[in-house]
Amino acid sequence: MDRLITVLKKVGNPSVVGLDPKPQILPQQLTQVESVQQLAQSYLDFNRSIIDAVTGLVAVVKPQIAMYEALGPVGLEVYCKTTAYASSKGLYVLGDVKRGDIGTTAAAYASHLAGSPAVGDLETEDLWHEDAITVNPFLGYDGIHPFLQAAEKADKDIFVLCSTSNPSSSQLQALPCGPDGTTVSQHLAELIELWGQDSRGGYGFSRIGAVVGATHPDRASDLRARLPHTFLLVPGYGAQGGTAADVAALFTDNSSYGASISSSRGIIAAWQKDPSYRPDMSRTQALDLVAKAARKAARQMRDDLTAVLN
Ligand SMILES: O=C(O)c1cc(=O)[nH]c(=O)n1[C@@H]1O[C@H](COP(=O)(O)O)[C@@H](O)[C@H]1O
Repeated sequence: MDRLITVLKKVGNPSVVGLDPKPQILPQQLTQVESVQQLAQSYLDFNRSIIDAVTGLVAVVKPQIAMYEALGPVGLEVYCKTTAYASSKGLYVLGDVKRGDIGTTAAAYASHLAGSPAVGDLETEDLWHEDAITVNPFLGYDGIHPFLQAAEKADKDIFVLCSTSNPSSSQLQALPCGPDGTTVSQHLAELIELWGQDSRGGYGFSRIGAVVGATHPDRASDLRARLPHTFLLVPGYGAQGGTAADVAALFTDNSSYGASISSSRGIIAAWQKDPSYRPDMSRTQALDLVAKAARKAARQMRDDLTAVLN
C-alpha cells in the first residue's frame, strides 16, 4: 500500500476513477459501429481520453473487467491495453476482477498480479498490468492465501470485499455471526486485519485492503475502528448516492488518507450532463467533450472530498 499512498499524496486527492465503459454511457459517435471489434476500439479510445484527462488530478484508476469481458476476447484485450496505458502514465491500476476460488484455481486467477504456475515457466511479465485486484472472501483464507502469495511475490496489493455498497448487501453481510451479535462484515474486518498482519508497510497499512461501500454511512466508523491497519477502497460514491459526508468517517486522521473513494459513472458519464454535447459532433469532438467533462467531474469530486478531510 505504500506505493498507493505515495501516488495519492502526490496528487493530493484520494479519488479513484472507475473505468467501466458500456454502450449506454458512450456518446453515439463511438457506439454507432458495425462490429464488436469496433466497439472494443471505441472503449479503448474512450478510456485513453479519460486517462489523459485525469492524469495528474487523480492517481488511481479502477477498470471493472466485466465490462470488457462482455465483448469477448477483443474486450479482454482492451482491458489489458487500458491497464497498460494507465500504468504507463504512472497511475496505480486497481483491477476490479472480484475473483474468489481456492487452490490452484485461485493461483491461476492471481496471475493478474504475478507470474503463475498456471502458465508454466513462460514469461508473463507483459500479460497483466494491475497493481492490485479485488478479491471475494466467501471461501475463507484458502481463497485469500494464493492471492496474498502472488501479491507478496510481485510487491502488489489485494482488496477484499468487506461491506459492499449494494442495497441487498445486508442480506448476508449484516447477519450476526457470533454470540455477541458481531455481523459478517465486522467479522470479515477482523479477519482482514489478521490475514494482513505480517505485511504492513511504512504507513502502517497491510498489503490487504478492504472494500467498504460509500452507501452505508451507519457502518463507517465502526468498520474504520475495526480496520486500523487496513487501507479502504470505497466505491458507491456519486451514481450510487454516496456523498463526501457519507465517507468522511472512513478516512484516518493521519496524513495517509486511509481510504480512497471511487466513482465510475459519476466521472466517465459526466459528459451526458454537458449541454454543449451535440449528436452531430465528430468522433474527435465527442471524445474531447468526454475528456473535459470527466476532468471537471473529477475536480469537483476532489474538492468535495478535500472539504470533508479538512
Ligand atoms: O469492488 C468494487 O469496486 C465495488 C464494490 C462495491 O461494494 N460496490 C461497487 O459498486 N463496486 C464497483 O464499483 C463500481 C461502481 O460504479 P459506479 O456506481 O458507476 O460508480 C463498479 O465497478 C462496481 O462493480
